[in-house]
Order: sequence, then structure tokens, then C-alpha cells
Amino acid sequence: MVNMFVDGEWRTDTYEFNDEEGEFDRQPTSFRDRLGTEAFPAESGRYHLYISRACPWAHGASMVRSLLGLEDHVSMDIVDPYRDEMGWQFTPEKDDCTEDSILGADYLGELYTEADPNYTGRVTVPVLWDRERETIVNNESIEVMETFSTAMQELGNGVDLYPEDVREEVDEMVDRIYEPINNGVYRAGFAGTQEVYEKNVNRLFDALDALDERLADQRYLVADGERLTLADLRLFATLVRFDHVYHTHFKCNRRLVSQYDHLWPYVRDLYQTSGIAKTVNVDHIKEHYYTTHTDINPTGFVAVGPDLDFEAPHGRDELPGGPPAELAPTPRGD
Ligand SMILES: N[C@@H](CCC(=O)N[C@@H](CS)C(=O)NCC(=O)O)C(=O)O
Repeated sequence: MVNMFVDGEWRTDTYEFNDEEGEFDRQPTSFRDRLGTEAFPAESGRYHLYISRACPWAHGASMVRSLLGLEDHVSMDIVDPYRDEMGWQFTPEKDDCTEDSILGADYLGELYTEADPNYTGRVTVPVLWDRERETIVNNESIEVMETFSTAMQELGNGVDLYPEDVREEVDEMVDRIYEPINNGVYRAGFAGTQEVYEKNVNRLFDALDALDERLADQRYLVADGERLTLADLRLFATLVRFDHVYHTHFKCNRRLVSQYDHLWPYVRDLYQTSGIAKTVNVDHIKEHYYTTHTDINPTGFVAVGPDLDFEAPHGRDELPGGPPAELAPTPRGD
């Protein structure tokens, strides 16, 4: 069972996680406005991003904010990695968590009902909030990533992660990796039957094998491998969590990402790109998954390993292309 709002009322008995075939059923998001429109013009200081450091979807939005140099233009709050029956909450006393600086809310759900008192749906991160209209602009991660990269891009440092000439290619790659990889780990982890689990794990690893091959002689996913784009950030958000949680907690254990010849150096390359390391919080990632999903991990114990060194040399600077000059790697990647 999943907790959600129905007509503005918080319910804990609402819908089944899986469809009748036993597949994990991700609900569509409901706030889908874009920045750069008449209602929501690109403005510094007007918008606010809510994320969880644990969540891969929210991670994409926070990476774009960081890499584009939008931190002074779009403020941000961070929820507690543990999600209880009432949903995501604000616990500023915990490490790398903040208060809700907009409403002073205890739970993120309060923002949803402030935006729509009759809201029906889940309370998910990321959330992009508009201070002026006091509403949610958008809560679909890929749209937040795109809209930062287009409408807000000129407020930032000049980095372009969604260049017009390769936009179509980026979109295709984002779509291509979504089902088997980004959502695939969830489909494996929350599968309702052995068969569905195996199907999704196999599809996931087939897709990872193919990308490992693709990344053997190209540094990034698209643009002849020469430019870092949103597609890389989507893939990174899943890969950086993989060995710590998806491998063990979601039983995606045909291999570890750190056993791949090219995917593993690729993860380290991205991690060491200036602006990314500070968005990664492995403690939040582990705490969230292992303690929140008690249906698949009833003890709530957090797996201890593995010991990964994201800061080890990656050797991928030998390949053509590289990060934009503004994001030259720093020794510790931050
Ligand atoms: N399609 C959404 C999915 C966001 C999402 O599912 N976020 C998860 C955290 S990883 C969440 O907030 N789940 C809370 C819930 O489903 O109740 C997006 O990409 O933004």
C-alpha cells in the first residue's frame, strides 16, 4: 500500500503498489507547468526546489541546479531521508536536512495541499515551488531538469547541459534508459512475482551491458560522446546508488556497477566533475531505502557495504571531449 492524498485528505489505505500483473505501477505526476512561460517567467529568487538527497529523480534536479550555477537564483530545501506514514518530512536537526523555508511546514504534503486543497496523488520529490503564485510549478524531475536548462540557463554560469543541436538525441537517450534502468531498478525491487522480478532484472542488466559497451570508447552518452548532458545525469543518478542500495535492497545483483569496465570509471568521472560530489549523500541514500521500504526490508537494517571510492582516478580524460571549462574537475570533485 502507498500513502497519498485523495481529495486533499491524507490516506494510508489507498492503492496497491503493483498492477494485476505484479508490475510496479508508478503514478503520473500532476503539476506540469514550465518556467519561461507568461505565468512562470524565469526570474532570479522566485523559485524554490524541494529535494530528497536519497531520491534519484530529485538528484537530477539538484545536479542541474548546481552545474548550471543556479544556486543563488533557485533556493533549495532538503527533506529527511526517512519517509514515515505521513510522507516526506522536514527535520532540520538532522545532518544535511533543512527546515521548510517557505511555509515552515512539518511535512512536504502541506505544500501540495497549499497548492491544491483538493489534491489527489502522491507526495513526491522533486517539487519546484513558485513564491509569487504560492503554488507548485512542476513535480516531474525531467521537466524540472529541462526547464532549468532552457528557461533559467542564462541566469547561470554559461554551462549548457541541453544544447539545442543535440536536444533530440538527449531526449531519445533519456527515454531509452528510463524504463529498463532508472525505473527498472524499482520494477525489480517492487515486483509482485518472481517472474516479474526476473524479467526486470534481466532487462536492466541487458541495458547496462549495452551502455558499458557504448561507453568503452566515448566519454558521455550522446553528442558523439563529447559533451556532458542531461542524459548522463539521469544515468548517473541511478548508477551512483546502485551498489549501495539497488544491488542488495532491490536484488539487482547480477553484477555490481563497480565490476563494469567502463560504467564504473564513468561514474567516477561524473562524480569528480565539479559541482556533482556535493549533491551526493550516500548516508541519506542508504538510510532512505533500507529504512523506508519495510515491506521489502522488514528489519530496517541498513546494509554496511560496499566500500566504494568515487574519488579514485578514472582515466577517462583520454577520451575525446570533456566537461565544460566552467566545470573543470577539482581534486576532491567539489
Ligand atoms: N516521476 C517522478 C517520480 C518522483 C518520485 O517517485 N519520487 C519518489 C522518491 S525517489 C517519491 O517522492 N516517492 C514518494 C511516494 O511515492 O509516496 C519524477 O521523476 O519526478
